[in-house]
Amino acid sequence: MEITTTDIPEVLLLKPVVHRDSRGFFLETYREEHFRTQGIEVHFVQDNVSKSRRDTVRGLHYQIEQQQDKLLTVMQGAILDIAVDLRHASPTFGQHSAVKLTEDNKHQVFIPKGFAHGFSVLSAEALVYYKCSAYYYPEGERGLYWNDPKLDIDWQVDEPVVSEKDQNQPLLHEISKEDLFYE
Ligand SMILES: Cc1cn([C@H]2C[C@H](O)[C@@H](COP(=O)(O)OP(=O)(O)O[C@H]3O[C@@H](C)C(=O)[C@@H](O)[C@H]3O)O2)c(=O)[nH]c1=O
Repeated sequence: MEITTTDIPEVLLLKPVVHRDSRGFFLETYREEHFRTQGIEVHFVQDNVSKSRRDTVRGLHYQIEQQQDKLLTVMQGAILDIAVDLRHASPTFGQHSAVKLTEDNKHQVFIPKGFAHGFSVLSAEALVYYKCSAYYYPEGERGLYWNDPKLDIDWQVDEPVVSEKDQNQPLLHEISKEDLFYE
């Protein structure tokens, strides 16, 4: 397992060892000690799967109160994964990481608490599997408008497919102080 940083030092890119043989391949999608050796204490409690068609943009989402670390794996297709830093005192506040995760490269991304997360779909369909360190908590669910020009994110999609909820999320400067992260 190779672990490197992205444009945001706390958002990690993971490259699992892929064991290939005549049957196909095998890889470990999660191994706790890999995080512990990075000094990260994480305990995942919920796993999610979503399937989306080309040009879908999901996000940007985060939870307050029950904050979530996330570990993403793409099982089929290809996505561009985005994490926006919402930690008020961070030198990279408002900046984002952008990582391509595909069924071919088998890379994963770890997004810690303090980030809004989203992804766009670059293939005909994408099946995304991710682990979360806190349960889904709708009352604490918050969003950031995916296409806020201030974020300057190139989602690499032509005709974005976006949920009604995500079309109505606030711009970064509209987010109240209570809905940002402080540590
Ligand atoms: C996220 C979530 C949704 N749901 C329900 C609520 C709703 O009826 C339906 C679809 O929810 P959404 O439209 O919010 O799904 P989606 O847009 O895929 O939401 C996800 O987006 C990505 C980018 C993330 O980072 C995730 O944490 C999550 O927020 O599923 C759950 O039951 N549990 C969950 O954990």
